[in-house]
Amino acid sequence: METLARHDADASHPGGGEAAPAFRLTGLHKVFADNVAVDHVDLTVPRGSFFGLVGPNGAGKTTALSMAVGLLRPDEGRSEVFGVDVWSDPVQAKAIMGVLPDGLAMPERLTGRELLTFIGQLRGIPDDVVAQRTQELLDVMELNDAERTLVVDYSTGMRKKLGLATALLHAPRLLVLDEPFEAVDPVSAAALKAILLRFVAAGGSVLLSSHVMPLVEQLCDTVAVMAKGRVVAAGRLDEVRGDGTLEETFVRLVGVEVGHGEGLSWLAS
Ligand SMILES: Nc1ncnc2c1ncn2[C@@H]1O[C@H](COP(=O)(O)OP(=O)(O)OP(=O)(O)O)[C@@H](O)[C@H]1O
Repeated sequence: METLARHDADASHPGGGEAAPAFRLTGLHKVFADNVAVDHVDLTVPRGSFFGLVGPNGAGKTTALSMAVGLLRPDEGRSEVFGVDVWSDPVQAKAIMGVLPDGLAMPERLTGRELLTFIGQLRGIPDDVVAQRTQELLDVMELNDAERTLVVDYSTGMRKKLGLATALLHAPRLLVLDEPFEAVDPVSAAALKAILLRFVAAGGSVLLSSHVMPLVEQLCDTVAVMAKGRVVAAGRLDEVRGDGTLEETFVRLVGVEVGHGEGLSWLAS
């Protein structure tokens, strides 16, 4: 598929410094009122890696990713994508990335095809290229049946797939995906996994967040575990999980307290 063409790590791309990693987050920090959502996070996403960011609800994953891609201004810290500073050079940085944010807002009164065409025009991609890529993406995402349907009438999973299609349209070098598999059915998930693995095999880099540990183990070669705004472990998947599963490591690192429902005596009584 042309959209997933090879993404060589050469200097011909914008910001393509030879040594720069796909992402370098340095001291990212965000406080909401008196709640420290992200606490001086440092994280490096190697180029060509399939990187999984995991953590319990409220750990700060979405906040960290939003700051990393230029959607939320950090109180402190820097985010660089292939050596380009996301906050001082957002146009160049955003040309390199494809982003699927949490709760992506879309123009609701367009069809999927119209939306992709619109996004392609905003990105300055020639019309014929937009038309070809749009058709391929609608085919691969199995959204062709729904191409006459307005986005407002899409299901949650269909919206997720269309969001991923908009992130892929400009053939980015790096994909940043916040919970890309949430609400996606197993058949579509298998198709999405294949697309992402192919993207990485072709030289692209992926940073995704997920709660689904088996999926992260299946796809990712590098992981980071966040808890209470901090990165508590990061590295190659095998190093982080050691002899256990990622889920066991996650529970141990995050220190989940398993409740026994003592406070729910009224339930099923
Ligand atoms: N816009 C906001 N205003 C105030 N507090 C916020 C805002 N966004 C996030 N927070 C708080 O920041 C903390 C981190 O939230 P965040 O959404 O980044 O976590 P998360 O790891 O993505 O969680 P989940 O897995 O549930 O999506 C939480 O305590 C949350 O309540």
